[in-house]
Amino acid sequence: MQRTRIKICGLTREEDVLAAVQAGADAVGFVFYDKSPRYVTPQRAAELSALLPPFVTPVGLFVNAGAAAVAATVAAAPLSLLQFHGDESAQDCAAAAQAAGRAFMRVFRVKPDTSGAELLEYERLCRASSGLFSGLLLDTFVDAYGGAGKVFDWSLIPKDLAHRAVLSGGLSVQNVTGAVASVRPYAVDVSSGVERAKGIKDARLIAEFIRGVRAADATFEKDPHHENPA
Ligand SMILES: O=C(O)c1ccccc1N[C@@H]1O[C@H](COP(=O)(O)O)[C@@H](O)[C@H]1O
Repeated sequence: MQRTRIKICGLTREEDVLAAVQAGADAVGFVFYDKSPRYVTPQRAAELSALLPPFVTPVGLFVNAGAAAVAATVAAAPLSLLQFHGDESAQDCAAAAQAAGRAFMRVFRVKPDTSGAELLEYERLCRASSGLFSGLLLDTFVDAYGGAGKVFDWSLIPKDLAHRAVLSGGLSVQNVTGAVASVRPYAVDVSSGVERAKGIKDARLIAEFIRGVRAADATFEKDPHHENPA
């Protein structure tokens, strides 16, 4: 059975953390990029992380932060996983993850002309660069670094990559069931699609989003002959 993992990103308020946990999120994301409307300080992330029960993963999102800043953030906030969402090189990611002593995801921002071969090669290089690499996150290429609510063409993702990738970029209550059904990613990550204003999540949208993922997961259970991506 496929159980697509779900990360709700860009949390800034206690009630949003509790809503994500209550709805069944597997991970929550804290944005340490100070140009984002979802930015939180490490101290604020520590306060919010303290609300998490066991087995809900706090993830720290960084954009071109540098190893020292990442390590200082991890020292102040109990993050289990890092998300590098900028232009960090493979070496930058490896060094920051090493300094922080945490595993990391690295973004690939997909353009209309991105090829499947490019995605597979990028992932291969990430894996080769560090034993702390835990997976590729696919987002849409936009002028800003992320959290933009823009979808990319999911058909660009090779089938043999999808089952271990995190799908993001413009996911919402409206499209997430179709996205999971067609891509069958390891996990999905959403920020703006479950917001009522930037940085302010909506508990109803979070719950509907998670139900939408589970609706797609349930169709896999009923379809044992469908190719198993795992
Ligand atoms: O959420 C942000 O503000 C953000 C800022 C800088 C880089 C990434 C950011 N969020 C990540 O962007 C993707 C897509 O978000 P959306 O669902 O399209 O709004 C997601 O992985 C967020 O974690």
